[in-house]
Amino acid sequence: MGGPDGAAGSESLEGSGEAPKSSGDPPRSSGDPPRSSRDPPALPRDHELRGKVMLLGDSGVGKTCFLLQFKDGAFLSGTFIATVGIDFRNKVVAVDGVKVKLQIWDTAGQERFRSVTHAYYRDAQALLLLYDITSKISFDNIRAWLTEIHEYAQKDVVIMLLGNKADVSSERAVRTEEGASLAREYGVPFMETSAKTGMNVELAFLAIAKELKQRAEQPLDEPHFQIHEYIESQKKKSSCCAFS
Ligand SMILES: Nc1nc2c(ncn2[C@@H]2O[C@H](COP(=O)(O)OP(=O)(O)OP(=O)(O)O)[C@@H](O)[C@H]2O)c(=O)[nH]1
Repeated sequence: MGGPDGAAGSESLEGSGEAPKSSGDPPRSSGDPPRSSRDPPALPRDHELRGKVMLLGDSGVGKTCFLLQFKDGAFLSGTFIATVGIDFRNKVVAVDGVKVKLQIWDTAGQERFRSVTHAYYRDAQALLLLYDITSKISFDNIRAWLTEIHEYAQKDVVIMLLGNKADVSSERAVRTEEGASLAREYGVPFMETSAKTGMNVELAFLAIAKELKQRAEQPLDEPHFQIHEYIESQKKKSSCCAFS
């Protein structure tokens, strides 16, 4: 591993057509030629964009399950095994004919691993910040997570707030409106998700991929993809009949 101590890694390139690489070094877009705000907007159709996404939030909110649901369409129920350090998976998604390779870093939520994970924030283009809707404390800690993000991450990082475990509505401790209100306060998109049923899991990553694509091909001074509006129009509400 080329990253800080404590990092593991796994690479599986779905549909990318590339040979797997053994290095866990974060991908950098610096291999691409520098862009000016006057660059032509369109990318060649075989161009592959890369983006580094991190999953953050308290231990037990469901970050590992969220990633595995997206990557493999599977849910790991039963014994909870806390992540040690940091780990990653790759998945390629197609956005309007352009491949966006997301390198998704699953971090340990436990306090003792914070110094390890902080080292990874600066290269991240997007952060998915999770709390557990059945755990008030995981929600109350979101402000502290946002403070850390502002300290360690890039200024223009894409942040999304996710209230996970929306399938367990009988044990709900955080109202949907509380999550939405906190997200409004910080100006970040919000939705409730379930790593168990898959609700809004793909949408979260797809919205990130769309945002990264738009940033790569559109000059900053032109109107671009609105991630808030996209999520609001696409997300499934947790009150929906999807849960039995
Ligand atoms: N019902 C339900 N359970 C979930 C969901 N997501 C995760 N879980 C359960 O919550 C527990 C913790 O999930 P993890 O994904 O390991 O949590 P984590 O955030 O990665 O925890 P750390 O690695 O310690 O940071 C496990 O027992 C999961 O089965 C969900 O959406 N719904």
